Amino acid sequence: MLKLQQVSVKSPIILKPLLLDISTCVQPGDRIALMGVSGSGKSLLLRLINGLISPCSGSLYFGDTNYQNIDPVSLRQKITLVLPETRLLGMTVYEAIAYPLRLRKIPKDEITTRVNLWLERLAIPPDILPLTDVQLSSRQQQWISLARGLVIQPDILLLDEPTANLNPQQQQSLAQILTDFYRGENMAIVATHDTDFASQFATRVWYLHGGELVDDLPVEQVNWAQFTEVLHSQKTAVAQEWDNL
Ligand SMILES: Nc1ncnc2c1ncn2[C@@H]1O[C@H](COP(=O)(O)OP(=O)(O)OP(=O)(O)O)[C@@H](O)[C@H]1O
Repeated sequence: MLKLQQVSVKSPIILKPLLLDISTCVQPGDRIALMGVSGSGKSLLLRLINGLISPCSGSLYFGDTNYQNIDPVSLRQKITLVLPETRLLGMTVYEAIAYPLRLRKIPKDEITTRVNLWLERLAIPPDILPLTDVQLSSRQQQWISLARGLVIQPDILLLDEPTANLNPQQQQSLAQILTDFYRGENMAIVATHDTDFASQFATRVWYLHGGELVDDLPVEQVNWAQFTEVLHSQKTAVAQEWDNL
């Protein structure tokens, strides 16, 4: 279980907090769609949960342990963040998918089994395995980047805008994978702008506005049509703010 207790994040240069007083809990089996307009703090919240940034006030707990008492490397063994950036650092597709398991010192045979299993689940064709990221389309890069996170099978999977480059079939397949594998003891938190995608996998929706968690609802209580409208009007307001700068 993950717990956030009145967590705030400030930037050294901006007075207004970037995340303000966030309190919530993630229970085993939760699949959370983290939503909100651009700049509302979704990526920051994921980075905070991944231990990449620290709160200026409040506390985070993984199980009963305060993040301050968890070594960052072991925290990230259990909580994996997949960023929208998709560089494979010069590795081939196969090496890049196996690499997170090698880092975790998993025996070679098990690495081979797990990589092959995820190649099959994600329908990654054998002919792209020897390629490097510069030889891949942005859609393929995003898919491989997801494979690198999924193969770890972390306790908590954090995805930041995973569908930006995916086609509808891949999007559906990702929603199905989240539903199949992030249940029971496992948890997933997925930042997304896409209400269709969110409605396909989520058990809960967090809605951030100006760094505040203004809604935390079980999916059964979400009125998707109304929600899409609110998101759209807030996106328009943000776009107008940019136009006025
Ligand atoms: N390292 C940082 N230092 C200072 N401000 C930051 C930092 N990272 C993000 N911000 C600011 O925090 C706010 C939230 O940014 P964040 O990237 O979390 O938004 P988001 O909801 O993920 O947006 P998008 O949907 O566009 O990805 C923005 O105003 C951003 O400028």
